[in-house]
Amino acid sequence: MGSPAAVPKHLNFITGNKNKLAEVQAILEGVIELKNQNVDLVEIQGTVEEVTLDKARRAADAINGPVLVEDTCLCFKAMNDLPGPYIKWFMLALGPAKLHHMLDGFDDKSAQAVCTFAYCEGPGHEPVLFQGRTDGKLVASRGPTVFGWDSCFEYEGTTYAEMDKNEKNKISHRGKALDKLKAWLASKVDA
Ligand SMILES: O=c1nc[nH]c2c1ncn2[C@H]1C[C@H](O)[C@@H](COP(=O)(O)OP(=O)(O)OP(=O)(O)O)O1
Ligand SMILES: [Mg+2]
Repeated sequence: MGSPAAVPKHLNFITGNKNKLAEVQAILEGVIELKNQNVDLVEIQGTVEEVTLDKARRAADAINGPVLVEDTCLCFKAMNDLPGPYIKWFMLALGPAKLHHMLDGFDDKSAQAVCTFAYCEGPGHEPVLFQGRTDGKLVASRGPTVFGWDSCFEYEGTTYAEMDKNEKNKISHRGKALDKLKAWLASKVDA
């Protein structure tokens, strides 16, 4: 995906979400240095890929340099993958206590968490995408309500919020996406 990019010395992760940042820091510990800037980015409507590519281009333009961005989706099978990239607004409106009511009228509670990272070398460069997906179920909130919909997403009987961080990072949408980013970085170093 995208044009070849040079191997970065560090990654400048542009996000306003402290919980995302903490997970990415933990997962990339010892792999590559992570810096962070909080830039309030406009998020367009579209597919996950369109939203993330646009986010990366805007971030690269905003800081006039290389950036890493990420967009997270929660997709409900019964809703043909909506809310997807719009989950943030449903979370803000309903909160973890009421989110599961979105599927009250449906038997199928299947949900998929999708994480899409984009690395962009700078303004005018085509971003490279790294995506991870984890299948689960939308459930009534269980566990600490610290991070978004963690307490409403059940993976193999346990909600993300009930897992310890290492356990979540091993099987999560974000962990899987960053496995691909790590493989890409390793291939750059070898080349
Ligand atoms: O692992 C996660 N576990 C539970 N909830 C999560 C997770 N990852 C993102 N979330 C929430 C945050 C936001 O309500 C929405 C994604 O929206 P999204 O635009 O990607 O995140 P954001 O606006 O908070 O941060 P950013 O500045 O990186 O865009 O899902
Ligand atoms: Mg956002």
